[in-house]
Amino acid sequence: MNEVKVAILGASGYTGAELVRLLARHSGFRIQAMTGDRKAGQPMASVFPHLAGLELPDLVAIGDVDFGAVDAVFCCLPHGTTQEVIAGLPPHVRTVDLSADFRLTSLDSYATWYGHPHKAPELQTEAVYGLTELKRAAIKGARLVANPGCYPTSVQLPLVPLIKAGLIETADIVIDAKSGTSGAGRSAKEANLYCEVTEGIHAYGVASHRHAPEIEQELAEAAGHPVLVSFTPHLMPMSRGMLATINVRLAKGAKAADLRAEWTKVYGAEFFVRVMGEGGVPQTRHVRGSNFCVMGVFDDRLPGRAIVLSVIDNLVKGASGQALQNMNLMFGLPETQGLDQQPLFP
Ligand SMILES: NC(=O)C1=CN([C@@H]2O[C@H](COP(=O)(O)OP(=O)(O)OC[C@H]3O[C@@H](n4cnc5c(N)ncnc54)[C@H](OP(=O)(O)O)[C@@H]3O)[C@@H](O)[C@H]2O)C=CC1
Ligand SMILES: CC(=O)N[C@@H](CCC(=O)OP(=O)(O)O)C(=O)O
Repeated sequence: MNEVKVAILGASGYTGAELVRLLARHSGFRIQAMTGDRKAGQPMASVFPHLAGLELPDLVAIGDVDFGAVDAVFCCLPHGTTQEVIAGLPPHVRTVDLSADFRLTSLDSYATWYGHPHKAPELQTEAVYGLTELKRAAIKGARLVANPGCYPTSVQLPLVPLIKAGLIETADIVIDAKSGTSGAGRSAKEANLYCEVTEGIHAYGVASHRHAPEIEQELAEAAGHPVLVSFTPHLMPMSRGMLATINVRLAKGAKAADLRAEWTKVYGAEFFVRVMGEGGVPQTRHVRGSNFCVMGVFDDRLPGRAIVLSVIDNLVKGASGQALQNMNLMFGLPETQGLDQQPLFP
């Protein structure tokens, strides 16, 4: 098969740069164009010196990309700026959008959580939610994949199989999640300054984070009825990594061992999902720089409850790695291509 020609929109941001790093060892895709906004006109190596030595096109503005010459687009733009850009692409181009713009299937819900009406509603109906392990068949044939958010990925991978199997109650799901600061992107924001983040930890978006409806949408699909969750994200003084600690009420008679057995049944053949044995505590450093999701579960001391733990790297399985996994699927390439490296430890 010929190389698939791709454009990376927003290549001067964290997820765009992470895609370039992953694609550097991928023989199936060729980077044809890369865009920046403030950084348009610059060589990639001057924006990201860690990527020096790679043969890459210089960053250009989106308006200067010849989309007729590309087969696929990774869209790494801020949410809210993506809909009109993707709507303007020629019909032959297949896209994985890393932003939140096409994730919510309800346009009303989108308008409520993102503060404006959807700008490409016809495309929203076409978009496929791209949690690879759980939506593989639909992703293969999709023209537009909405890559899941990092928090939703870390929560849905462990919970969806448990809900489908009726092993946990859907009325009482409490999620405490923690993210590295790269989750907030590279552009300067006061809240992400070193002094605001280092030597401390804080919750944000308490009872109001826009990933709650995304999590609920997919859990509801698994349950077959509406689901509400309690979701509290936290910002951690680390550059990358994400831990979700999820407290659940077990279905009558179920034990942590049953949850673990269900994961093993569902994910046993999955390359990127690892289930820890009894007593195993997933840590962010078990997945750093990799596309893995590692999960574990404990019986709580409170009767009838369990504590589910799940870790991913927010920039890899939570963003660029899963985007590449999806693009591999869409173009009939091995799903693990470019993604089979082990985590960086410590
Ligand atoms: N970081 C993460 O862990 C995750 C991020 N995401 C999502 O992926 C997307 C990208 O995130 P991330 O890489 O972290 O973001 P960054 O802020 O690091 O990068 C944003 C990119 O978009 C460009 N850009 C910004 N505004 C515009 C505009 N108006 N028009 C054209 N280009 C623009 C920037 O260009 P320049 O810098 O040159 O101005 C940069 O290349 C976001 O939607 C984010 O929510 C999803 C999951 C996880
Ligand atoms: C630490 C941090 O700020 N994280 C981001 C989530 C990153 C992500 O997945 O964002 P999208 O839904 O936009 O893709 C946040 O809380 O908004």
